[in-house]
Amino acid sequence: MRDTTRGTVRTEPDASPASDDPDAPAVSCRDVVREYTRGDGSLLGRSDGRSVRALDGVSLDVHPGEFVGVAGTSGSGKSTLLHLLAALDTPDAGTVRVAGRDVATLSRRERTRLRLDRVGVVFQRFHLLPALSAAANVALPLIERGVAKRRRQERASQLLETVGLADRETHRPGALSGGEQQRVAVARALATDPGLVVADEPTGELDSDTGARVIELFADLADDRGVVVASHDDQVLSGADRVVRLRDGARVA
Ligand SMILES: Nc1ncnc2c1ncn2[C@@H]1O[C@H](COP(=O)(O)OP(=O)(O)OP(=O)(O)O)[C@@H](O)[C@H]1O
Repeated sequence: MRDTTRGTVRTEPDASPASDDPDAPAVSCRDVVREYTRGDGSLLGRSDGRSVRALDGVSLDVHPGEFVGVAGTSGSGKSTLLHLLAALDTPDAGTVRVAGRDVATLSRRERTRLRLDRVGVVFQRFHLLPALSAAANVALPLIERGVAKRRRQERASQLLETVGLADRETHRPGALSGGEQQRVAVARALATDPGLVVADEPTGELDSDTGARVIELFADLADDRGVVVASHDDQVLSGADRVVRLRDGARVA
């Protein structure tokens, strides 16, 4: 399964060039702070009695080839950190650089583009579109990127084969098991060949054998890209090259 997903979908000038340094991290965050207003989820940007400091000065680099686990009890800040690493959100203080670019300096549109080009995201509940086949779900990010239909189909087939679902291309998510749906979600996250894959509790809905296979898949993906997986599950974390531990929004390991 190694080395089958890199390389071939760039079809237009890249709006978000990576750092020239081959040793540059896929993602880097420094002294990152993120606060929420309790109840409405909006950004507060100051610390008073009603705010929650979900992250409090977290630093982390993830290099291509690394599989990093993020551990911590419920509410410790794992999802908040992953949203920042995936450029889905911006910090209130500190910096997050994805492929060398400081996400806070980008417009919303540039940030979306950076994410599309550089980051694959996998969620606990798969987030597949129920009316579309597995192959069409995998190809979705390529539509946003303007890739031609035939090329999208080839890429989706190649990726479904990579995740062991070559015979499920035409199935809709409802006709797939949880583990198969999660592998479709992984294939979709790889569609644009991102240098970083971020997954939040990707095995949370799966039985332990299926979860173990999905984690092996993430370990394979980390051959040549950065992979960050948040989980409560020790079995998941034992598959990682190293584990970052959060407690009350701070990094304790
Ligand atoms: N949208 C929001 N609005 C207000 N508070 C939030 C919001 N999202 C997260 N929080 C708070 O920020 C803190 C960190 O939450 P986060 O979801 O990052 O933790 P987590 O470690 O991922 O938890 P879990 O393992 O339960 O998913 C918690 O105290 C949580 O209540």
